Amino acid sequence: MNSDDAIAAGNDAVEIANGVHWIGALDPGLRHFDLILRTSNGTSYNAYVVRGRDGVAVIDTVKAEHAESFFSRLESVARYDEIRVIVLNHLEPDHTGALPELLRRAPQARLLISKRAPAMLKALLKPTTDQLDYETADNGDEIDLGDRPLRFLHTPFLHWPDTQCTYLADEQVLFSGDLFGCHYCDARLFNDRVGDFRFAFEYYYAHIMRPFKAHLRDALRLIAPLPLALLAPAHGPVLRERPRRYISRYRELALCDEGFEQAVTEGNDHRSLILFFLSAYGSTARMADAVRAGAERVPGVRVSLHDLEGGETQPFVDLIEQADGIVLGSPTINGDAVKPIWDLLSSLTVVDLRGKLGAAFGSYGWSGEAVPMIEDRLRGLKLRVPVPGLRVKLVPTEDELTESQAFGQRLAQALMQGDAGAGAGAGSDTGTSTTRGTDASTATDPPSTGGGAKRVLDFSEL
Ligand SMILES: Cc1cc2nc3c(=O)[nH]c(=O)nc-3n(C[C@H](O)[C@H](O)[C@H](O)COP(=O)(O)O)c2cc1C
Repeated sequence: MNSDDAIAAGNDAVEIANGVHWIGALDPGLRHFDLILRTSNGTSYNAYVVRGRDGVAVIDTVKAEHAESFFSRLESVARYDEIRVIVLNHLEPDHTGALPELLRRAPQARLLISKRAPAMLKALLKPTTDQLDYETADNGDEIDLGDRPLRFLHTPFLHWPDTQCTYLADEQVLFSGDLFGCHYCDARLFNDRVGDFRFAFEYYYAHIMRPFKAHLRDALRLIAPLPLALLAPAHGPVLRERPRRYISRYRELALCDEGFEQAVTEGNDHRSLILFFLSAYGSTARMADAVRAGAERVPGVRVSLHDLEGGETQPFVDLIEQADGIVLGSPTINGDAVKPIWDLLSSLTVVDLRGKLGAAFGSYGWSGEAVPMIEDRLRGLKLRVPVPGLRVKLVPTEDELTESQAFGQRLAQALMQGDAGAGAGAGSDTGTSTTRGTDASTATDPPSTGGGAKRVLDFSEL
């Protein structure tokens, strides 16, 4: 079908560039994605076919439930025995659901994944596949369809560790995986024809790309020099009108706080410490005032105090991303910290908090679980917790308020002494629960297998 025709009816492929077809699937009824995202007008799973002199490449597949549309569209532009290579830019099941069946129908096809993808491929496909041949691509590697090479860009963590982009130089098309994608279902397919999807684009960035800003900046550096006529992401509209606009927007979003952070840390003008608290009977509130007063004694520290009662926590996420330290005050209620504290902490998973200072304090009646629970969570979020939390039984005395001030002062001193930059805190953490998972930004790449290296996944190892 010609790109100027609507695609809602039927299961035809849509030509998006010379010899390049969209063969994805539309999912207008989807209302939630990956548990965390609202998809108020559904989504699309974009997959593509590139035809060359010696055969075709299939780039990505679709979610298993939508395999039928994918295969119909694929069959409208290619025979299975023409498929030379299946490229997976990202292994998440919404892009690999149809893979086992595609491999069954096109057994001669080479499977090409990024150099970080093999372990993940194995773990994803082990229930259905005993053994699987694959090849890995490193940054800059190419495969050739006879007359048109496909080049691979290593772009890990956008949005899983396995992710890569694929570039078709002759048509200047970047198959970008989740990068530049969004959950916006519109059968008109192209960005100059669909409805206004700016909200969906920003929302997708905020939840999927934002946690990996450092990786995003690396990816944008790889993409910047490429001549570009079209961005073909794995979800949402195909971006053919002014594609660079979307790259510029990502650059703005990925760099927006970098300058701010540099100004704070390089200029050593000040360090920012943000206090949040809740208090039912005023005891934790009195402690919070004292902690603030103590912290303000330390030159170079700018302190702000926020009561979380009754409001949303979401607006504080940007503030915390740019801060050097956060301190949370909560009474213990029914053996726990109070819900707004947990709401705030859970909303922080979209930002990189490594190395920031964290601390907790609060009043309690008899068991006092809130403070250690908050500290554990702060460590889990990879903040450093250099000063043990402060608990006061019920109403604070003058001495206890003095101790609260001293606590604030110690925190501010730790902020000035410690490096608030990424990764600074690991060595200075005095806490006991310091078990840390593999870190997205510090995880090292496995040794490269080199371009096109052949590997066989042997699932019997499991
Ligand atoms: C509904 C309720 C449940 C509570 N549960 C606990 C608890 O499980 N453990 C504890 O140590 N204190 C508990 N307390 C006592 C409070 O932590 C204590 O009153 C504290 O001083 C309140 O601090 P605030 O004035 O900052 O709200 C509870 C208080 C209330 C009102």
